[in-house]
Amino acid sequence: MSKLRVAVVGAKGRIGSEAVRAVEAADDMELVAALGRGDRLETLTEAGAQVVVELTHPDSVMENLEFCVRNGIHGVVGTTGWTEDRLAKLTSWLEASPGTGVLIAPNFSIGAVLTMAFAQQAARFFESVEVVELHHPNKADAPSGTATRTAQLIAAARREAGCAPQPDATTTALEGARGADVDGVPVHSVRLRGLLAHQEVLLGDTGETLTIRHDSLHHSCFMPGILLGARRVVSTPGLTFGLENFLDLG
Ligand SMILES: NC(=O)C1=CN([C@@H]2O[C@H](COP(=O)(O)OP(=O)(O)OC[C@H]3O[C@@H](n4cnc5c(N)ncnc54)[C@H](O)[C@@H]3O)[C@@H](O)[C@H]2O)C=CC1
Ligand SMILES: O=C(O)C1=N[C@H](C(=O)O)C[C@H](O)C1
Repeated sequence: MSKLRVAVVGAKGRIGSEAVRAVEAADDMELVAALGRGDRLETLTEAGAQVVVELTHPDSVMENLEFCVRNGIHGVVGTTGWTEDRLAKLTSWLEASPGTGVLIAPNFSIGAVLTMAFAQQAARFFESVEVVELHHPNKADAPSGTATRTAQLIAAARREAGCAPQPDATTTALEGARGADVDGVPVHSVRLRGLLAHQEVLLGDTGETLTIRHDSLHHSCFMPGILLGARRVVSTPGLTFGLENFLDLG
């Protein structure tokens, strides 16, 4: 069977360099290109890439994806910074390129995907819920894509269950003290040397609290998700948001 022709864009970065190694080590894949900042996107078509793994920067991802989708190259995207406007633009490009698929995964690690699923499940049973994400200080965006997605899923579950707004008697606060408001869920961002990517979902009700915590300790934790995404996206046209769509979580 022929190997899947995969390229990595952002190949010299923290996660990109790990992805290059993972693709090279996969028996069913061939690394056909590894692009860094300033490299020509045409290299991707010239190399015959079927899938591009996009791990760059929120300022770069749209241009890279527009090129890929226009050329019928599937995308596996870990880069963060997704807004409704950006998603709408990507969807319109995909509509003009039938058969092309893009997976956007706010987090490729199975533990983080499960954290989101558990938080979504627990959200309606507790009066209060807040998210704390902790990352290395080189991270460009805050809150993290994972925390934003987690808060959105929590908010959707609470809306569906008819939960009341969270109690919060704060009337005086230093700006930022209560975190960012993502769909009514406070999200707090810590940037600390020594950390990689970590998240806690804190849930509380009368007389009890529940903490769901996940720690990414090495970039290798994202690799099985990236490889799975590359294998699945080639037969999944259109936009898929979240690796959970490619996992049988039950
Ligand atoms: N979804 C997930 O599971 C994960 C997502 N990420 C996200 O991936 C992105 C990259 O993260 P890191 O590797 O930590 O950042 P990084 O700064 O270490 O690496 C990014 C690399 O992309 C390059 N780059 C920027 N623009 C480019 C362009 N137009 N073409 C080619 N290369 C370009 C940079 O020069 C750099 O080498 C971030 O948005 C981060 O949040 C990171 C880890 C896991
Ligand atoms: O920048 C990172 O490092 C990470 N980014 C992603 C995010 O914003 O959620 C995934 C993971 O947290 C690592």
